Amino acid sequence: MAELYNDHKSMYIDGVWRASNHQDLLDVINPATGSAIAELSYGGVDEAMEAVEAAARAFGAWKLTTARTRADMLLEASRMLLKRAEEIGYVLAVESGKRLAEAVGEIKFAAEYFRWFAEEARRPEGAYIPNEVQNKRHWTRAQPAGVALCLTPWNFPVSIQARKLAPALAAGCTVVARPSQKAPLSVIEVFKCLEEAGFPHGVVNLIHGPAVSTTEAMMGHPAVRVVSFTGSTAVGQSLVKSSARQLQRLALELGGNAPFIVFDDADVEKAVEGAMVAKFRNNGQSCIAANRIYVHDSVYEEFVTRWAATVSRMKLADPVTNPQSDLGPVIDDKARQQLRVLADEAIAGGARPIHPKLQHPDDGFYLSPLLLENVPPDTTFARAELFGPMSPIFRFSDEDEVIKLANDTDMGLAAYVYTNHAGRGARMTEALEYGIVGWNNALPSVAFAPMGGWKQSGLGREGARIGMEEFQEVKYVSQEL
Ligand SMILES: NC(=O)C1=CN([C@@H]2O[C@H](COP(=O)(O)OP(=O)(O)OC[C@H]3O[C@@H](n4cnc5c(N)ncnc54)[C@H](O)[C@@H]3O)[C@@H](O)[C@H]2O)C=CC1
Ligand SMILES: O=C(O)[C@H](O)CS(=O)(=O)O
Repeated sequence: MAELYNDHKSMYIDGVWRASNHQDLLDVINPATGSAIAELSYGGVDEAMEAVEAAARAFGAWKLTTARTRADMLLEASRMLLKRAEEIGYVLAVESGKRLAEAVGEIKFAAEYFRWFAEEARRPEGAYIPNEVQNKRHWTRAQPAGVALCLTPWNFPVSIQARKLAPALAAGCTVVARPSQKAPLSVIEVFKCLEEAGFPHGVVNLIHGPAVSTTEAMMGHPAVRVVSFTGSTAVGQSLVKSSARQLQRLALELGGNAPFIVFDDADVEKAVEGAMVAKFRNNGQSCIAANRIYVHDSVYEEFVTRWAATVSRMKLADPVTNPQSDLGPVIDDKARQQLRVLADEAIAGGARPIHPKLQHPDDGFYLSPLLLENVPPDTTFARAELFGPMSPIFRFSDEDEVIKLANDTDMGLAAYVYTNHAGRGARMTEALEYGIVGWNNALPSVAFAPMGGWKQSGLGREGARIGMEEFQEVKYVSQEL
């Protein structure tokens, strides 16, 4: 792997791959082994501002390209990602600890976003407004907002960049992307695909550097009109403050705290299968992961027994050297330690594990999956976004009780409900205060649906037509004949 990045030319600015002016290098670590796999050239504010200036220069011509021109390039980018899915998936798995099959699936999911917005770029938009004065005419249209910042986390680095880059470019914006320093290599490969797809110099730019100083500087530039961020709520809140200077438009996809609810009229076997996906996808490090599990009293024992048996069969191992593994490591030792502390605190308060610990390699950042019952409701374990392979499980006895429990959080990204009763399903999907609800479905994520959160889980939506509107300004034209 290191040989792929030995030239340290990890930044793509104004159509040129280049190393940092500062010669700073940052190790990229494989979470499965704890060892460095590559050195990342790590820039500074100067490179970030060079990228913004390049994007600002390119915007004038890019915004005037035809929808077909933009669509063709987006479609070519999609084709390139699909062609290289195995190769880029391998890079993603090694730098993130994600299971290889999931990593390849993420690259294909990213390709879907480029395909969807290639098609969306060519769809009609705007409105002709019936006039109320004989000699006047009124209509609206959308135009690209300007330079867009695409700032992303480490857990789905490729698909989350894609769901920002694709709509921004389709809308006619130019972009500056800054991925997380914890998983930057796969995003470098995405930009190689964009370069091959023929995006003109300055239209797409990729930087790496200190998050706070580079983002703060870029958001101070008047050409930056949209800031699309995915990450923790705390950082999202800080960006809201930073956006005040230039009054940028914000698209924020932030933290989650998903309830996973199983009713007495659910198919318990399917509910367990769904919980395994919703909990352990990406080793539990997903903003839409099942974070709190609620099971109706009458099926609690059956659910817990099935869950314990299923988890006990899981293989916790290096996801690249053991492609058959069911679970890999968490991103780093800091995350692992934080989760251990929260679990120990809950157990000290009387919580009980419902299945045995799994064996795992000594090196790397492995954490045995953990489902705790009898968790004191006031513990952090019961209330926080855990972002790892662990959850509390609670009993409930009726619908009103579990709706209250499920909604008792400042977050509102995803929620899951398992019931085969149509009326109950309709009532629950209405009552749950979340932007995404999976009904007997643990994997709601698609490119053609609007993904986003209520309350402190964010602002705006990604995917679907609305995903492109985040990067557009509406113009109203009024004509006197
Ligand atoms: N709503 C969604 O779709 C998703 C939300 N997330 C959330 O992200 C968090 C985990 O991802 P992390 O990368 O650890 O989040 P994070 O918020 O620490 O970092 C996200 C990105 O922002 C950068 N960053 C960190 N501090 C910053 C600051 N003060 N100013 C500007 N940029 C800053 C990081 O380098 C990274 O590139 C969880 O809370 C998770 O729920 C993660 C994925 C998807
Ligand atoms: O970071 C995440 O958790 C992703 O947003 C999940 S998904 O939307 O790609 O499924």
